[in-house]
Amino acid sequence: MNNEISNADRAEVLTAALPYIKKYNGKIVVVKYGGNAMVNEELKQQVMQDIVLLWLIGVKVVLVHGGGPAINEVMERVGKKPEFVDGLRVTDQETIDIVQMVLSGKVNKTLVNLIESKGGKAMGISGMDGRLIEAEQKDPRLGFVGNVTNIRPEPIMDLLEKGYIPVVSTIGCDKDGNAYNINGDTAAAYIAGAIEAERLIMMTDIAGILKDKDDPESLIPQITVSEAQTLYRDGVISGGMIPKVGCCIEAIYKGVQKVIIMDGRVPHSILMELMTDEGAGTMVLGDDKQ
Ligand SMILES: Nc1ncnc2c1ncn2[C@@H]1O[C@H](COP(=O)(O)OP(=O)(O)O)[C@@H](O)[C@H]1O
Ligand SMILES: CC(=O)N[C@@H](CCC(=O)OP(=O)(O)O)C(=O)O
Repeated sequence: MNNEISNADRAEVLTAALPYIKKYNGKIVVVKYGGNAMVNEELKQQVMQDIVLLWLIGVKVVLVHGGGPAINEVMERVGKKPEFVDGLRVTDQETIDIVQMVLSGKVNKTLVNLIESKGGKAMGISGMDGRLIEAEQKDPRLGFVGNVTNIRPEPIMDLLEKGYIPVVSTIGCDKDGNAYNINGDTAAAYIAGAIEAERLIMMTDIAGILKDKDDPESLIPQITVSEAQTLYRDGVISGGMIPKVGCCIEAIYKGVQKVIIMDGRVPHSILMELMTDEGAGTMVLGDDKQ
């Protein structure tokens, strides 16, 4: 910590956080942590530390994680070329095995362990555990990529009630027990909706929704669903931001109060969003919440 900060300053900062601590105490906040925001080890540690801090002040944090780059790495190691259609990974039988091993095995357990090592209490589950994420095949051409058909909130609610931070890898299953690869943003939006989260925070590798995606200074701090739809029609929102904003809108339709897209590579962005008036990133909110 900066030595120039006096103890009085520290006390001031803590006092200033009090209204926000009151606001979020006991509330559910779902954090979607994407693989691109995870690549820097030091930042990953900081994100987990922020999550533990929120948990310690009584926020019910649910961590839904991706891990696209880690899946790519293992696929390439075994000589498979990752292939995507509209941002979704073409997932054959061998690939779904890799996706499960990487997301539910490696990434999930690494995050659980990091949270535990920072003093939090975490339990890792996949969408198959307790049939949390029920799914069906999306399109035969994509193989084992799933559409979410239902979320069973009980596994998450039970863990929250027991004081755990649920850490969720986004594998779904159908009624025959087949595993499906679910896009992380989609799963987070459905889960946040089903457990009536106060906030869904999408951590990605860009500041938020930009008026000009090549100009980091053009961040839009707040946007309604219909304004976002207009930006999409005008071509301002493109590429990977299209499904991401689609997921934000889906979450709001499902009852989440506010959704934030933010840069997971900025130190303490979650705390800046939840514990200050200025917030961080872009807040997407329903047309009635302007
Ligand atoms: N208006 C916009 N504002 C911000 N990003 C945009 C916009 N339009 C397109 N993009 C692109 O969307 C990308 C974010 O989507 P993506 O890379 O799929 O995120 P993630 O991997 O975290 O799911 C940005 O890196 C950017 O290139
Ligand atoms: C169907 C599909 O594409 N699933 C994603 C699941 C992981 C994910 O969403 O990871 P990020 O959040 O890091 O992008 C994939 O296989 O990459």
